[in-house]
Amino acid sequence: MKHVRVAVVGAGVVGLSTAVCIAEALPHCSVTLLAEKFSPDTTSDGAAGILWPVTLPDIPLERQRSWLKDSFDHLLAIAQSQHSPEAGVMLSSGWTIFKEVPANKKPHFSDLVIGFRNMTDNEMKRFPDHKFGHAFTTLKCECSSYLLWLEKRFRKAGGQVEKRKVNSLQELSNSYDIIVNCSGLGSKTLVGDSEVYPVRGQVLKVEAPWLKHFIRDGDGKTYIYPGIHSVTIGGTRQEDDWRLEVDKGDTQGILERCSQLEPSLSKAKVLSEWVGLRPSRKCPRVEREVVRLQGRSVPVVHNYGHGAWGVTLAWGTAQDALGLVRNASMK
Ligand SMILES: Cc1cc2nc3c(=O)[nH]c(=O)nc-3n(C[C@H](O)[C@H](O)[C@H](O)COP(=O)(O)OP(=O)(O)OC[C@H]3O[C@@H](n4cnc5c(N)ncnc54)[C@H](O)[C@@H]3O)c2cc1C
Ligand SMILES: O=C([O-])CC(=O)C(=O)O
Repeated sequence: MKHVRVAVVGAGVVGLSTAVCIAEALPHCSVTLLAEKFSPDTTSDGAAGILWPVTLPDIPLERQRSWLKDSFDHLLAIAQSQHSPEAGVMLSSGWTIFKEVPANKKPHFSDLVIGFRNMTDNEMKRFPDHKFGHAFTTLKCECSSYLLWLEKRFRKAGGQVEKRKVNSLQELSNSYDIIVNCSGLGSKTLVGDSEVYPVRGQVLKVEAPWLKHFIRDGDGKTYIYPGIHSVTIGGTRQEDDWRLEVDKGDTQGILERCSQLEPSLSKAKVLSEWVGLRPSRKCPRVEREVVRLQGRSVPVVHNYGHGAWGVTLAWGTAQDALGLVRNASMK
């Protein structure tokens, strides 16, 4: 089989997952990961890191369920292995609570997470402003640990890493046969996708080792996710807001809303505050196109636009991207 040179652009959770999948599954490909920023400076580093069983608009249900299932199985295998502490992947149990009873009390993902059930009236008593809830077990990543672990796994599979900004895909066309675009929000300029936009999110890490269960309001604005070293509390969802500075008003709002759900948080020490820009799009773009670069037709596999769900979907969409690269590399 002919040797194929693959460039993966982007070293967030999506790029690293995709690079690992290709490097491990396609021995006839040499894979180079190119990125302007690596851990700890990517959006993925600051994510709360929960695998959230999201429902996406416009992606066929079967396809999004397979993204969720692949990601869940992958992270579960790590959580149940000796790699769990180094990779920073753990099981996480808790509750999603809703102010209004949802139309569908048994969502499509109820068989994908562990132990899904509706909350009992007794459990709901501590949340007097909420009418209904789900209880289940999912997975959570300490993202910086997980990214470093993925990078190590990628290098072990023979992958090369290069820190550089790619200003145009033209720059890569002489050195690579296939380009995989995992540049997140960078796709707005790198491939001129005007559908990509930032959704600003602010979170705090607090010291509250007595908290062991996650709590998330169904509106997505308030959440509490206990992790290995700290508890992540949030959040905000501010569309088209490019500010990367911490907003003290947001910090105050997060502390107030989270303490309403979990009063003991008023006793927790704030360890850090962080802002990230979710690489949002109506739905993630996972597809192949052929682009004319310096007179050559180069396959470009896109895998970006995961918005609030990059940790959740990265391994699943990486499997799809792997399939697209495999096909392109056989031609
Ligand atoms: C506050 C907050 C909380 C979150 N919590 C969760 C959560 O609990 N669960 C969940 O699933 N998701 C969560 N997310 C969403 C998650 O962070 C994103 O979906 C995810 O990080 C996207 O990953 P990515 O690899 O596509 O992008 P990024 O992590 O942004 O990585 C993009 C990479 O591309 C590189 N790049 C871009 N342009 C270029 C270029 N021109 N040349 C070279 N390199 C380039 C960058 O340098 C970087 O390496 C959260 C987000 C925020 C903001
Ligand atoms: O919504 C959540 O629970 C966490 C998350 O993914 C985000 O803030 O983007």
